[in-house]
Amino acid sequence: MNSDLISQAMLDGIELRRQCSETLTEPLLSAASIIVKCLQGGGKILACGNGGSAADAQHFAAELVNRFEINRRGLAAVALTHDASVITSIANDFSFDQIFSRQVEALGRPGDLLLAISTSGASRNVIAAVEKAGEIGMNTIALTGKNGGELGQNSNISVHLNIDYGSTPRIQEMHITCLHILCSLVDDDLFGGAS
Ligand SMILES: O=C(CO)[C@@H](O)[C@H](O)[C@H](O)[C@H](O)COP(=O)(O)O
Ligand SMILES: [Zn+2]
Repeated sequence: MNSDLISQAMLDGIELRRQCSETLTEPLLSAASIIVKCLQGGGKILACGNGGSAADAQHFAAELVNRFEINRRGLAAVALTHDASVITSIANDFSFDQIFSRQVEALGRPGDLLLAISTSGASRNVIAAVEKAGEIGMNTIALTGKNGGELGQNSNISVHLNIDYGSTPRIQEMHITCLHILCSLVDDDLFGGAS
């Protein structure tokens, strides 16, 4: 077993966190502000992504619907990643590229917010969801990595949180850190206490 892999993952993570602490403050504040506005206006958050990012979408929705660090009323959020019947029927009858966009079409309303997560910024189903959200009049927050990919260029994106780094797992670790920070900021703004 190569123990260098352990120290490398830890140290790379520390260095990436240090870089992000310098670059992500403004986009994190903007993203939190859009989330708060959406929720205060009676809107909801729809979250999507593939693989580890699907887990991140669900993790974030659970923290809003149930709780993060304080007990408060539930906040409206739905992950588009967990209904096997919905996802398999859309993929089977239409295409895998439409598994999120079809759900955005069905559930999204003007004033709602899409959280689109892709480490490569290249996932067609996530890009299609952002396009559909734009058609409906929803804002989108994008979490990407690497150079942001095609997703990062999409004109429907209101706030872009990019982790400018090559390794997918390290990007995902920063994404979940960003999502936890967003939960803190939202709870603090809406309920006056992040801890
Ligand atoms: O968790 C990991 C790798 O750390 C994988 O499951 C990863 O999420 C999957 O390969 C995804 O399909 C990648 O999609 P994306 O982040 O490029 O949109
Ligand atoms: Zn992963």
